Amino acid sequence: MSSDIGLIGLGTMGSALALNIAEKGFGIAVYNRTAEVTRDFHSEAGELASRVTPTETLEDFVAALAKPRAIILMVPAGEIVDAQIAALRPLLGPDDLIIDAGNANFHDTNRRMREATGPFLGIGVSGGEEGARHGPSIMGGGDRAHWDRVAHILEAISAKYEGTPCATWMGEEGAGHFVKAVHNGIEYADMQMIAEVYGVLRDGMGYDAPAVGTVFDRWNDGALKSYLIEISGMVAGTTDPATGGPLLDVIVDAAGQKGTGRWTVIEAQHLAAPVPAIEAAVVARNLSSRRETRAQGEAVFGAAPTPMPPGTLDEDTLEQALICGKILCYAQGFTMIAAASEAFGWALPLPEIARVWREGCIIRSEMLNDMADALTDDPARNLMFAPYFADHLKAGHTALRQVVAQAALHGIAAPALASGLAYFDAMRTARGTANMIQGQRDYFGLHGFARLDDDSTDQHGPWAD
Ligand SMILES: NC(=O)C1=CN([C@@H]2O[C@H](COP(=O)(O)OP(=O)(O)OC[C@H]3O[C@@H](n4cnc5c(N)ncnc54)[C@H](OP(=O)(O)O)[C@@H]3O)[C@@H](O)[C@H]2O)C=CC1
Ligand SMILES: O=C(CO)[C@H](O)[C@H](O)COP(=O)(O)O
Repeated sequence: MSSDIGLIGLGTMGSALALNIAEKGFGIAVYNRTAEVTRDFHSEAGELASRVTPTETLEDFVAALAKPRAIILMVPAGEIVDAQIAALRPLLGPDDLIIDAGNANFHDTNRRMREATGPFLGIGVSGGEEGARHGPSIMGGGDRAHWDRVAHILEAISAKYEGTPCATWMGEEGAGHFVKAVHNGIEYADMQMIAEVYGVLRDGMGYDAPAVGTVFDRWNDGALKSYLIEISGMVAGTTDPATGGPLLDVIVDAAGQKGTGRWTVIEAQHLAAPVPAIEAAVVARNLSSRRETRAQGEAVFGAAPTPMPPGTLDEDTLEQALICGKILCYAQGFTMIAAASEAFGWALPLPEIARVWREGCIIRSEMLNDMADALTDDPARNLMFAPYFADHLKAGHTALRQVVAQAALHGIAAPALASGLAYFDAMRTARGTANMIQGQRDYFGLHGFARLDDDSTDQHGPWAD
């Protein structure tokens, strides 16, 4: 019998997604560049193997699919996707649908849609291996009619929040991959802020890794309840089988990255959308990889972190600071999505985006449900101004200020928290300091400025004479 859907790329995500699809009752044909991987996958599929059709040539793969065909690509982003599409298209009929489910740059997805000689969707899938296997969050983009053809499968395999599928069509073109990139940008900032608080606990307050784990575990019962806090607690609490000490203490402090955070920041700059916490997180990852330079710096200037006198900060202050930092980074991410929606004419559904992020994805958290409510009330309002989050910020910004100030005083780098605080302060300063910049620009370049008493932009200072 022909399979309902096909999947190419049985790596970490593809194999988990294929099993998820089979488990939900769909027949799936699979193909992988390395045939041995396909054979192993099928032989290890257990009772799901009967719904999986393993194939070893693209021709057999295509022939195994019910028409019109739907094929998921789960291969590394970039040229590999283009090559896979080029190999596949000549074997397909005009109505056959290709779905790129990897972390593509949305500009590539836009281009692929323009160039496509048949139906094409770009969907963002989040949740890592576990999410792919048991329910990811799915952000779709492309022609709505193409999404509707496979929505029943994607909704069935997606995570559910109180029964509601976390799978939604976000808009035309590369809208799904754009939303996934911003998701990852927020993920970077959220992770960075947690790492910075870990730094304060470790270097400022002298906590060992298991004690840090206990703090995160406790916070996971409160407003910070989230997958990232949960796994941070588990990571901090894990013992290294080789040394018997904390595993965290032997992990190299250089963060990897595959590019989605960087794409978010580059796009934010194009859109002139302020996302300083995400930018700080990407910069921190770049800087973390320069281990030799940091070691040289420590040799020249002495080690930066110095312990804080007892009582300088407490766990509750850190928790409040992290709550505020998190709100501010999500506020930035959502305002960037709103800016893109307008710039690209996409009508991105902001409340729906918060809803599909409530379960399945890496940034899933309790707070996203409140964000969905706030964005439903007013999608155009910056989240930090929504009463629920404004109350959190009013109650907690002093704590954020204390943490950032004490971190700075004790040489502990906390760039994402600091940039979150600067964003908060800038966003509540009605009379800022850009009047000086406008004066400077006019002085050296006659660029003109608006006056408070006359808003035409072609005013000049007396230096113009
Ligand atoms: N890992 C994660 O947590 C997440 C990953 N993603 C995205 O999903 C996609 C897949 O990631 P992941 O599963 O982690 O990657 P893996 O490295 O685990 O798997 C890559 C897959 O692509 C195949 N492949 C690699 N190169 C080629 C090629 N040149 N031609 C054909 N097939 C090739 C591999 O086949 P072979 O066995 O022959 O090497 C393998 O099946 C990426 O875009 C990634 O960014 C999205 C969300 C989460
Ligand atoms: O998309 C993901 C999670 O949502 C992937 O795990 C991605 O690889 C994470 O990004 P990076 O590797 O740059 O940390």
